[in-house]
Amino acid sequence: MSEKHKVAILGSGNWGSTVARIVGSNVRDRTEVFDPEVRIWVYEELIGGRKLTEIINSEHENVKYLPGKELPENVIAIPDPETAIEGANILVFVLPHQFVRSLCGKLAGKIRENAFAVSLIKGVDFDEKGVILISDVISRELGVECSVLMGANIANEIADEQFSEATIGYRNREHARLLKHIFQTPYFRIAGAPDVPGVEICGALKNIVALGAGFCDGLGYGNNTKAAVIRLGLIEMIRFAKKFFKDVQSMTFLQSSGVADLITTCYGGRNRRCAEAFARSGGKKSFEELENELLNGQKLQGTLTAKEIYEILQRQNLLQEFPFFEVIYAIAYQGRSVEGFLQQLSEKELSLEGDID
Ligand SMILES: NC(=O)C1=CN([C@@H]2O[C@H](COP(=O)(O)OP(=O)(O)OC[C@H]3O[C@@H](n4cnc5c(N)ncnc54)[C@H](O)[C@@H]3O)[C@@H](O)[C@H]2O)C=CC1
Ligand SMILES: O=C(CO)COP(=O)(O)O
Repeated sequence: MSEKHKVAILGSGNWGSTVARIVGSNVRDRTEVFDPEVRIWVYEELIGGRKLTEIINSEHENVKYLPGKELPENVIAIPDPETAIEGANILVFVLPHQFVRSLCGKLAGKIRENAFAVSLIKGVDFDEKGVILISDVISRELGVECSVLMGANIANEIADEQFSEATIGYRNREHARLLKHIFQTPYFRIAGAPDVPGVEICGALKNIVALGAGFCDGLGYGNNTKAAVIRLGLIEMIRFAKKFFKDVQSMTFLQSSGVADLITTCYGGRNRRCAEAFARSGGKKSFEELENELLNGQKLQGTLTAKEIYEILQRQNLLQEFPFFEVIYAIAYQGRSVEGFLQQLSEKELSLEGDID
């Protein structure tokens, strides 16, 4: 390709801003291949009467979603998504999954020729036939090939440059190679897996399991109990992935995007934190209230994913096979007691695993 690759980032929350630090610095170091300007679409809001885009462009810091961390000066905040992607052929999607369709609606028909995308978004969509991958939403709405990047990646730790790994799920190896160049650093190591559905479904479903881990913490249980909850959740993640995506590879569950992301989220993530607070309140505070109270504008993905997965399973008459996902939904949305969580879960899941009685 004679023209240089140009990257645009769609989304500027906690992870989006962290990724912008990495991508901005990597492309600036390789200007023979990449255009050094990285535009980042920022959902505009006022902070103390000033526009967030203006603050980012003058102070080079996302003071709301990644305070205290400098953004490279070649990362330019843009409030209009269409302007943000002008001339870009590598589109990095990193926004809460509930906003993807409306964003794609604004970008459809405006994409540069031969552009391709990567989704860092952890969530799913669905229709009457079942689950739809967010990468497929992007792909279909915009007519671009879409890889995914998922992993044990709590944003603040990566912004602190602590060692972490991630997995690129890809169909096009050349795209994956370029993506590795824009994301990898000595402290952020990228592996590839030719299994987009496996990588992406793990990234979405582990957020539901993290709610279970948070319930454990809020109910005052210890490490053995939490390990049991994580194991039971992992079984359902694998069962769901294999049921809806026949070609999912078993090895994918051992990638950073599989078991490692599950562990980190169950110990250090926002879903866990809000679920702990929910259980401590005895279910009296709603997740919506807790998200507003605890996350300063950051968004939970697990509760919405629990609802979406529940609706998929209900429509397909599959709830019996997924007691973990069913219980989490019922506690979060139907007022079922959080205290009964473990008992309901172990009885139902054990009968599926083959009880010895
Ligand atoms: N934060 C983390 O540690 C990680 C997050 N992720 C995933 O990355 C995705 C993005 O998450 P974060 O960057 O953490 O975001 P965030 O949860 O920190 O922030 C929410 C973002 O949504 C934006 N927003 C609010 N209302 C909006 C609207 N109506 N339309 C469009 N945008 C709106 C806000 O401006 C903000 O940028 C999620 O799917 C998340 O699961 C993945 C790995 C790590
Ligand atoms: O995906 C994450 C870590 O990989 C972050 O999880 P939370 O959204 O629960 O913070």
